[in-house]
Amino acid sequence: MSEQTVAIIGAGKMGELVLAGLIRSGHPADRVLATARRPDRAAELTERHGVTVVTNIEAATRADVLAIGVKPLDAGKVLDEISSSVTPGKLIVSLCAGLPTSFFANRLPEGTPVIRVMTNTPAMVGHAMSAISPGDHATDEHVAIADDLFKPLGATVRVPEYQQDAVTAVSGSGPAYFYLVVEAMIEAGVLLGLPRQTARELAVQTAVGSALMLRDSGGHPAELREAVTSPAGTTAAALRELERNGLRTAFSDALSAAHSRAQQIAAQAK
Ligand SMILES: NC(=O)C1=CN([C@@H]2O[C@H](COP(=O)(O)OP(=O)(O)OC[C@H]3O[C@@H](n4cnc5c(N)ncnc54)[C@H](OP(=O)(O)O)[C@@H]3O)[C@@H](O)[C@H]2O)C=CC1
Ligand SMILES: O=C(O)[C@@H]1CCC=N1
Repeated sequence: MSEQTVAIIGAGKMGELVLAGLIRSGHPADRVLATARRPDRAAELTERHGVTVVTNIEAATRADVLAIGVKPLDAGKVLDEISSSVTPGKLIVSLCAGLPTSFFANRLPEGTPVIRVMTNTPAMVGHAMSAISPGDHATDEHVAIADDLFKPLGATVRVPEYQQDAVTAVSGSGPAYFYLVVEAMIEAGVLLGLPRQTARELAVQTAVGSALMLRDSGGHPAELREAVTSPAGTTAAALRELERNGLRTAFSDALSAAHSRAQQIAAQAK
């Protein structure tokens, strides 16, 4: 992998995280290229990471691995632009929500290997969840390259491509759900009279501790919840209200909406 030149085409929020992960993991900076739409963004990327910012066509020509980090609805235009520069041997890695590997394969020379990855923003602190799916022409070797690309950002897992929209609903969008829950807990704490800073510290540390327990104890969430819930206690009173207000249904509906939206994005993309 360190022998290969990697280009991040559309190095925005997620693309920059991949780029930073590569550099952090020791990939030579002179084998990392980035592209940007705006000159000020290009300057920012070079200043922060010491990488060369080039045009999309130059990136496609020079790189062995092309990570596509543009928004899904911008992907078609980028593919039209680079298609003739994608020569045999190059690997395409898509970060785009909703778009199947076939979206890329259909716009690139026959036989181009494409891998679809859904990662998430905790990549910023090295705790991303990245789910990797090979398309038709992608081999295990290509999957290993994608794994090398995303390992510096956190955990990786291989999933069949048909599961990617569900993955997007659970882990791609997932951080936002947790932030909303923490935000709601802070507001509720403030309503109960806690200083905002205290409420924030309590809610955030509770989220961190609970997440670590979930991951490290291997316990079922229901079992961990029961251990907090004393008979006739405070937690039981709170949980009853969450259930009465339809928390489970709200999450089920929310994730279904994210899943449907991913499918709509694929239908809208040209
Ligand atoms: N945000 C998230 O939590 C997640 C996002 N994703 C996926 O990652 C992808 C990127 O999302 P995100 O990083 O949030 O979005 P950003 O808008 O931050 O990044 C996209 C970048 O692509 C640039 N761009 C657009 N068109 C071109 C072009 N023709 N040539 C070069 N650069 C171009 C944009 O430029 P400009 O700055 O000028 O707009 C922008 O910097 C999306 O496909 C999204 O579905 C996946 C998982 C999580
Ligand atoms: O909201 C979105 O469409 C992107 C994909 C997953 C997280 N953010």
